[in-house]
Amino acid sequence: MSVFPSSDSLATTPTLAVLGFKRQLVYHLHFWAFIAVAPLVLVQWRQDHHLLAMFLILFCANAVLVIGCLRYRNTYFLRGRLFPLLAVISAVYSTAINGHAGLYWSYPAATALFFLLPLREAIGSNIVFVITMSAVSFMKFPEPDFWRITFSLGLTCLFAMIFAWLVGKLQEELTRLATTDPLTGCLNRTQLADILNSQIQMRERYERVSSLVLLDLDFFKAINDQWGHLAGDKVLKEMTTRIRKRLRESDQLFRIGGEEFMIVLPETREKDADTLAHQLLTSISSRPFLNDIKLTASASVAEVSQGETWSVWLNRADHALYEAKSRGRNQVVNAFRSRPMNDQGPLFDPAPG
Ligand SMILES: Nc1nc2c(ncn2[C@@H]2O[C@H](COP(=O)(O)OP(=O)(O)OP(=O)(O)O)[C@@H](O)[C@H]2O)c(=O)[nH]1
Repeated sequence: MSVFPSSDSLATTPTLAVLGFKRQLVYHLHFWAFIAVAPLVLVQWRQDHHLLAMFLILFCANAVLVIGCLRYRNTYFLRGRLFPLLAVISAVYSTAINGHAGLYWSYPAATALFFLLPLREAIGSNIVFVITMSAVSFMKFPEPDFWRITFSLGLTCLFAMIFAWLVGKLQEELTRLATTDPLTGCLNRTQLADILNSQIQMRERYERVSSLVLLDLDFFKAINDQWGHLAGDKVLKEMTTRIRKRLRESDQLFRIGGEEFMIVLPETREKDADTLAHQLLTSISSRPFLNDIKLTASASVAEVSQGETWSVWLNRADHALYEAKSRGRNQVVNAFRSRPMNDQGPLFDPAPG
């Protein structure tokens, strides 16, 4: 059963799904660690191990805070750094004063580091942890035990590291598959709202203006009909390559429909976006695709206006693209800025781009 039903089981984007997975992991680790460690506070206190009991109380208090913040405020208390730190200190100290009874706790502690910390940090912390545990076991146990402890703990860390690394890679790969179009490698619609929203925030907070370009191939159906669907696919790939050649690294290219593309241009005014759109149309129409197929495209340009939502922004661009098609295709139309509700002025720049 999900701990955060509203945000996790109904995640609408891969990014939200990954965040939900991480929150569930952190929540369960802290919850079950609390259940396991809380009784030990009493045991250690009764055995007059007051310092260790204090560490364990801190550990439990941190677990309660993390669980509470995650559940009720949706924040990550101290980014989970205290759990590994206290777990490691408690395990080392407990081994030093309790011998084997403390040593057993070092194995779950070492594993937890890989689930709570970024991989590099977890590797670094575990190296320090294994070395410290080895030093303590060297002083505390006979030599054969020292070797057994060092190797078994090292192996546990290695297995946990491999697992965490592979889960991270799998996560990246699944996110990539879920957010990109397999034919062209462009972003698909899943990230569209997030990326447009981030540009809107840049406009609202820092007055940094972004623009978007919509680009749609003209009469693409005829290409499929005449040359076949496979050739159509190759045209779409080549088209993507041609577009990419003209983009900056920070620009983002989406395929939002069969033969419709969207380019988000951060920190770009409408004038510059318009120049780019014209260059793109030229690069499409000036050279045949697959050596034989002549094509043109229509495009629209829209600079983000103050106070508008991403869907209004995109809608303006969409209307302008429709206008470019109805004016005869192979041209760029600039969408006018958002108007106040009672303004009945035109949606498009009356002069074709
Ligand atoms: N080869 C190929 N064709 C696709 C793909 N996705 C959509 N299409 C085709 O793209 C064509 C789009 O046709 P329309 O929407 O009529 O647009 P159009 O023919 O380009 O006409 P205008 O946009 O009005 O200029 C359809 O024939 C779709 O089958 C794809 O992934 N590969």
